[in-house]
Amino acid sequence: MSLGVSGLSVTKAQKLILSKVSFTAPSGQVTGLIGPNGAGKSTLLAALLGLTPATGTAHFHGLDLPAMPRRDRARQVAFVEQSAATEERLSVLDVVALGRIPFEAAWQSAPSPEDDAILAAALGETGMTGFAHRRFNTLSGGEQQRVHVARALAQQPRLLLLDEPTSHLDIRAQLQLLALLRRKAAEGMTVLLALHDLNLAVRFCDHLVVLDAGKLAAQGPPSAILTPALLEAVYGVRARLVADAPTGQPLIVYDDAVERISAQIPD
Ligand SMILES: Nc1ncnc2c1ncn2[C@@H]1O[C@H](COP(=O)(O)OP(=O)(O)OP(=O)(O)O)[C@@H](O)[C@H]1O
Repeated sequence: MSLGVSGLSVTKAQKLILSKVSFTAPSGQVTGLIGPNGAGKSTLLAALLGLTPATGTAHFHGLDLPAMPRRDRARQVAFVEQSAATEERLSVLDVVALGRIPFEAAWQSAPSPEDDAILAAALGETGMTGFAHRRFNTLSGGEQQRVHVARALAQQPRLLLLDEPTSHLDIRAQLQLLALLRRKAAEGMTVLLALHDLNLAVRFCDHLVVLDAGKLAAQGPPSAILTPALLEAVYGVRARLVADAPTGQPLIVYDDAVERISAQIPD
């Protein structure tokens, strides 16, 4: 069962931010949501979660996601926000334990042994075990980002949405996170993440959804859709998708001369 989005539109301050966007994020795959700054990626993720008013539909496993009661939706979908405010005095373990709240019984005051095992696994998968008892607000930006991923994993979602989860991560941590998302997808989780780095997108995503100025520009397997014409039309850069000679790995090569890019910078 995939995530199916149909005719999704969002208007803010009388401006059409998303215009009839329709796409599919296949089940058990990693789908990358790409597009330039302001294309509408964060707005789209918020609309899927009912966090911003929208028209159109978003169905997952037959569930009308935006319309679901919040607690019910949180048992299906976890969201890693671009920058999430978190209570300053919480420990890392407390923050990750927030992921179990949708599953707690009303009378439950502490995590169950099963919850403890889930929290330990989420910390382990994100490399944050050694930070469990640190105060969250003493962590670096990249460490905080990994804790937010751990909280989302503790939710054991069937659908995982992430908004630029690699933005604060060093290159090794970026590769580790994307490898982790691939493992989760292989286990059956449907993953949709907004990304800027096209090289990470082509290497780790099975499927891409390209937004441009609030509209769907393309969707499909990276190698099929990331043509020079699309990259020029959407990003205004000259770029090609090539296969790295020794490994065959897909790579985006940017051909623009520095002079041409400089000439495009607005005054
Ligand atoms: N409250 C608002 N009023 C008017 N315009 C808004 C409002 N909120 C967002 N926008 C505009 O909607 C557009 C889409 O924003 P959004 O944050 O979804 O883009 P994005 O693709 O996630 O961008 P980025 O890659 O820079 O994070 C932007 O042009 C933004 O300025």
